[in-house]
Amino acid sequence: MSRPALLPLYINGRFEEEGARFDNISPVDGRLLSQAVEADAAQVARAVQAASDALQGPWGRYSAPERAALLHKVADGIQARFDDFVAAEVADTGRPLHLARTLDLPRAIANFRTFADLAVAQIDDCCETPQADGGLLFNYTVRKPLGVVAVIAPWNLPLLLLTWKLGPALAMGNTVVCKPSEETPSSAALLAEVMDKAGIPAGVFNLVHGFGPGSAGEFLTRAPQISAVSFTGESRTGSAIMKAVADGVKDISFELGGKNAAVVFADADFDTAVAGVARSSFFNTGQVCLCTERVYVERPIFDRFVAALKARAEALKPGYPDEDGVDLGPLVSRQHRDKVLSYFALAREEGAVVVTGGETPRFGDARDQGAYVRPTIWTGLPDHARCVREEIFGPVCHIAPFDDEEEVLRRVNDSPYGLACALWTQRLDRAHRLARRVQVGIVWVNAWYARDLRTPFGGSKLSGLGREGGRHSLDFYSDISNVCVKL
Ligand SMILES: NC(=O)c1ccc[n+]([C@@H]2O[C@H](COP(=O)([O-])OP(=O)(O)OC[C@H]3O[C@@H](n4cnc5c(N)ncnc54)[C@H](O)[C@@H]3O)[C@@H](O)[C@H]2O)c1
Ligand SMILES: O=C/C=C/C=C(\O)C(=O)O
Repeated sequence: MSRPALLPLYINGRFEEEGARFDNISPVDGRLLSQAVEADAAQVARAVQAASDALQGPWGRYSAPERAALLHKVADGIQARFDDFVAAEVADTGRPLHLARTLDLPRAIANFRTFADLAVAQIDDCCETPQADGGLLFNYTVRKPLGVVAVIAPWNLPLLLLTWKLGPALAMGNTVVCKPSEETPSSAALLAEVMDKAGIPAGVFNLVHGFGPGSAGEFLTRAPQISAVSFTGESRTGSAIMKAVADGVKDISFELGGKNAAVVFADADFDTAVAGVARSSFFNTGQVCLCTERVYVERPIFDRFVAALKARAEALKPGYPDEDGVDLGPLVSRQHRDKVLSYFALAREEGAVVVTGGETPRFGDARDQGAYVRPTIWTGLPDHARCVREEIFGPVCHIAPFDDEEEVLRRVNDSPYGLACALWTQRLDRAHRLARRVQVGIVWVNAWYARDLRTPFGGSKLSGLGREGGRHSLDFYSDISNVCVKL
């Protein structure tokens, strides 16, 4: 049997294959796709040291336009290997080909280009301060790189979320050590090849594969030379990372979990709202932090809405990534599927009415060795049910009726999370009024997951710390000083 392809580390401008290996398994049919090198503590330490040294090398003397030109070259390199990256992302996640082609890849390219250009266009503050003695103070802002940034990404949008951090971190002159999720190492390995070919100076971009606790993730967050951690993943992981960096008082930017609500008023455009909630509940098989898992529908249209959403869910086609008309891929792993299935069982125990789904599809072929589940809709649970409060991160939502604005606002805000909310109503006065009172970082009105990379992105409460996007990213990835000159 031929040896599986090996995904190496990339440290100080060199690909490294030495070290323990872990399997990369297809969520479509359970077959072995490749193996990745698991970086040990020494390799992570060398990657961090290389990143630290690179700050003192040529990279430290690059201007913003010179860094931007290099990042555009990286974007060009991704574009040139578009199909390779699509194949890598689809292999690791099992998502439909069209999703990788229309979301993951265009966004990875945009993440580099957008922040390269924003960094060049960035201007900073200055002011004059008249003094009582007739003198004048001139204050101006100086923006320097933070230093070595640890970038830790999740498996649900592997390349999109890795490059969402890499783009601004590099554009602002930092050096990085990246650790993609152990579930989805392939596209990051390709990115290292593109970075290498684009001529990123040795040590500026480093890639280590591995797990979290007791592996590359933890070694990276505990490295003394890192200046900041930009992390996307589960809230409890964010808490663990906070503890790891607390003694060093490192900068952190966290995009964490969610239990997002959609609110559908009776005056909403019904078909648009049904389509929108179906998309926000089942997009990427429900594996997006922004996905809707709680739906509140104004009582007069509740029964009609439930029936319409049920029909939408049952019309979704699970299947192979390259199958015509496929809407749903598998969950990222059988382990994650078992977590989602445990909530399917819990919902029944908590007394849910299963409107549709709640089980795994039977294909009668290799896909039965994959991690598929059916899109699932529940009603009938109380707001305090675990299935209504805990993040499940699968193609599932619970629908409840409501009678008035104040009631639904209270229920939407009654959550330990605060990431996103979608409001469906044609009364824009009501939409603006509610948008200000919903305790989340991102509100969509008659839309969902429509993105402008210049806007602030992030969550409140357990959903995150800080905001990235536009100038928020430039600020996070900068060490900002004020200089005051007496004239
Ligand atoms: N808010 C957002 O923008 C956003 C986006 C995507 C995913 N998420 C959240 O991520 C979760 C799903 O992703 P996941 O399962 O990969 O999350 P996860 O927290 O299990 O892992 C995320 C990354 O952190 C690493 N990691 C785990 N423990 C670590 C530790 N102690 N120290 C350092 N690194 C560690 C993992 O190896 C992985 O690379 C969901 O909760 C989802 O809501 C949030
Ligand atoms: O799963 C979470 C998705 C996060 C998306 C982004 O950070 C983005 O679209 O920039």
